[in-house]
Amino acid sequence: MSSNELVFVTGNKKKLEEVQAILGPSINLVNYKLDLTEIQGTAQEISADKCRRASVELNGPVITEDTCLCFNALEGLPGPYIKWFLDKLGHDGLYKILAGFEDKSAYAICTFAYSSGPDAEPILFEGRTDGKIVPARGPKNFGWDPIFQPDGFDQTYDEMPKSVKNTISHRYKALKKLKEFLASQNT
Ligand SMILES: O=c1[nH]c(=O)c2ncn([C@@H]3O[C@H](COP(=O)(O)OP(=O)(O)OP(=O)(O)O)[C@@H](O)[C@H]3O)c2[nH]1
Ligand SMILES: [Mg+2]
Repeated sequence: MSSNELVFVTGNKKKLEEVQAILGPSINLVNYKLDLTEIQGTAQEISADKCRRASVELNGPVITEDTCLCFNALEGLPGPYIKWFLDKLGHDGLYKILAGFEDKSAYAICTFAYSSGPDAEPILFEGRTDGKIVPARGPKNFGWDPIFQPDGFDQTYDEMPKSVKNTISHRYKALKKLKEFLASQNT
């Protein structure tokens, strides 16, 4: 493995594109698509477990990522289960879940996990962006981006240019921490 190579295990093409754009050319990101089983639990438990499995499977250092979309009115649900909620309910259904609540606030959490090898305990890096759930707006590029409007903006994640999303997003904030950690390992 070259010193700037980083193996990212994910089956999600859109995540991969954003991670590549945020990390930039100084890191040689290598993608492995594995359909990893995801446990139930907290974002931290799920992320650590996913990373452990990936590291065992590839028998080497890896990063993985898990994303949650949490509605405050629902005490943080759907959280890590957003993938299945989005799949079954779509944007409209997700928005309508909050019809009975005044509070439409939400937050996106991204948890990167780094493991140096199959016997190592994964290290977690978390980023959070607060916002609110709105009726879908935007070209529908990625997942739930059309219904998430970050605080301080009048555009949804989906409407804003990628260059803006990638400097304020949950993913950007988590990757900033991961990058700092990797830099400290190389000095
Ligand atoms: O609009 C979005 N903006 C984002 O920034 C974003 N990041 C993730 N997602 C979606 O949220 C679920 C997370 O589930 P998730 O973390 O398990 O991902 P995944 O199963 O697709 O890939 P992976 O687990 O192989 O890495 C999946 O439906 C993802 O498509 C996003 N949607
Ligand atoms: Mg997944």
